[in-house]
Amino acid sequence: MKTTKPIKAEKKLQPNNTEKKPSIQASHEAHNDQQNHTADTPVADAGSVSASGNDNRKVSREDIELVQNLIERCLQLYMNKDEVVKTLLNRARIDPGFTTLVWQKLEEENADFFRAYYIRLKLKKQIILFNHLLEHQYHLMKYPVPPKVPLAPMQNGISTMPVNNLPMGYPVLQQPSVPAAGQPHLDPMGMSSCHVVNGVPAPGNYHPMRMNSGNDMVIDTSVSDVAAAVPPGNAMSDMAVSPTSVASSGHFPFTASEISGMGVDTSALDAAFPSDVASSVGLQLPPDSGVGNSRDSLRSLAQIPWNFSLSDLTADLSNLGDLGPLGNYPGSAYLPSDSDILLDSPEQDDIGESFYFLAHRMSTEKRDTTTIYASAGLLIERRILRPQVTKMVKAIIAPSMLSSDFANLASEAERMLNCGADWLHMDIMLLTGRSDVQVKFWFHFVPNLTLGAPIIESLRKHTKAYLDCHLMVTNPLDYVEPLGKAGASGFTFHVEASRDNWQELVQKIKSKGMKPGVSLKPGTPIEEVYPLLDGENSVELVLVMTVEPGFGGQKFMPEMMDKVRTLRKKYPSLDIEVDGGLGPSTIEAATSAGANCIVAGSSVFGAPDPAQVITLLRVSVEEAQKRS
Ligand SMILES: O=C(CO)[C@H](O)[C@H](O)COP(=O)(O)O
Repeated sequence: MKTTKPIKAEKKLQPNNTEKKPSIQASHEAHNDQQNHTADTPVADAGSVSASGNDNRKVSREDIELVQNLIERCLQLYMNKDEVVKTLLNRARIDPGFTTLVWQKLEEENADFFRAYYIRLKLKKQIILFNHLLEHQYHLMKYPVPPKVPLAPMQNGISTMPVNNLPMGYPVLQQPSVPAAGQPHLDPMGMSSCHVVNGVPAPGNYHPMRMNSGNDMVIDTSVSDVAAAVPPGNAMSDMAVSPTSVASSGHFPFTASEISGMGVDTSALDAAFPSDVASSVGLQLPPDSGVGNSRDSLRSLAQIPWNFSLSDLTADLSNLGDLGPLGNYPGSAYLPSDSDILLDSPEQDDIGESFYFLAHRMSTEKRDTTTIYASAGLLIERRILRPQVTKMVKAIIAPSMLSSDFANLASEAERMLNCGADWLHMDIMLLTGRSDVQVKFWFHFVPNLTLGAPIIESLRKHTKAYLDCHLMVTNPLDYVEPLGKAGASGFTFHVEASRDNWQELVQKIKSKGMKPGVSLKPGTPIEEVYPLLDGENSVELVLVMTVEPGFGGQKFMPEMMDKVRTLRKKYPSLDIEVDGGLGPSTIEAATSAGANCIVAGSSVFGAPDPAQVITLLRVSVEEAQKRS
């Protein structure tokens, strides 16, 4: 944002002034001053006012409070002092010297908090390093000779060439392909294993695991996809929480006791990881957590309360009598708006923008600081969380094989994958026999018959693709075992057909290594699926039918979008699939309501260029996500 002319905020209050609530008075003055500007005095734009006042203004308690609050926000992101100083300079134009002094004062007043905080920072760094080493080691073992081949184009985790062709240093797959149940991952190098790590099969007994450092998605961009790379359903993925949620829950994803319980030998890390976090900020760590003694430091971490939160940071600097050098800080807390020493930190744009916004509002508006802080804080959290949400719910385009040439299923599947399909949607419509009644009844969930486990099994021999099976049967439980064996990847049953046994069903589906999903017919209210999403044994996908199930080529029902909207609002990271009548003319309605998995049959198979339609559907999901 550009400043036209700095507004003169005459702040008479000195930090040593003992008057109560001086910041509000200063704020009023600044506000009134703004109002007095006339047309011949260009008013600075919304984002630049606070930062531009470097006209011999002395620091006020309000400034201190502002910087303290900004530092607290940074602490929630597990930034170290240098990062905090840079962020505040870069985005709120706070003088580094001033930030440093506030930090020091906070540290003095909150020694216990900072002691625990620095240890967490150190642990964070160790975890990041550990993950890097592990990943490197894995690649060394998996790809001993780096072949000179170009990088394969990625299609949401599905590589179009064998994984052993990937050169060294190939990034971990962004979205892991879920292993098909009972489907051994045959490796062209001769290794066979069902164990899949980061979307690729792990050889032999080697089981790399990932630790989550809690904030790698935001701060350390080099490992920004760590959370996304953890396979769905993996216990680790549950720990891939946002930095803000880490902070607000007050629980670091990996506690010391959890780490020591893993039998991790940290001695190797000691050499590689200097204890620079604490030393860079001048902290005297207790002897058992000093340099070169990570094992001990991890042990000692067990004694540290891990549930500390920012509420432990109790010092209210603006009410402290003795501010020391902070109180006599010469000049303004802010740098001039045209200062050219601003650092570039593009990866933190979102955070920074919010800080800037926060800084501006807190020092210019005539509002209670806490309220402003709280609302601006929300803004920060939303900005940080949003990319994470879009990361979790990727666009998934699943051509419905119901519209394919069944006589050439394997080649049709291949054709769709080559056109950019992420999943293959398999509509399973069967008669279900009931033998628990005297006369054997045959039940029909939909008035059509399609394919069953034997065909899935045959197709599995030709493709590694994710087979998204939609069970339109009256007794889905009967099909878990056979479909699991056949190599289905996802198992989506109908809520109407499983009211009595969905818990058993979900458990069984998971035990067979498939992703459980629930579908509902147009006439079924969305509330019916909530219990399946809220409990412990929850489904991982909801398929909202946008036609009456049974046949392809029907007309899309836009009124179903209310269901999608409601679901998306309630479950931001849920895979929400829509099926029926989706194509270029209807996709917008579905994606703007929040659908991210798109099943499309006739619009894709009937198109002269299916790849173009698939791309169009994908772009629509992505654009809608950007807009939301
Ligand atoms: O589940 C289905 C029918 O029950 C189909 O997957 C669905 O109708 C897709 O076909 P189209 O895109 O042609 O409507």
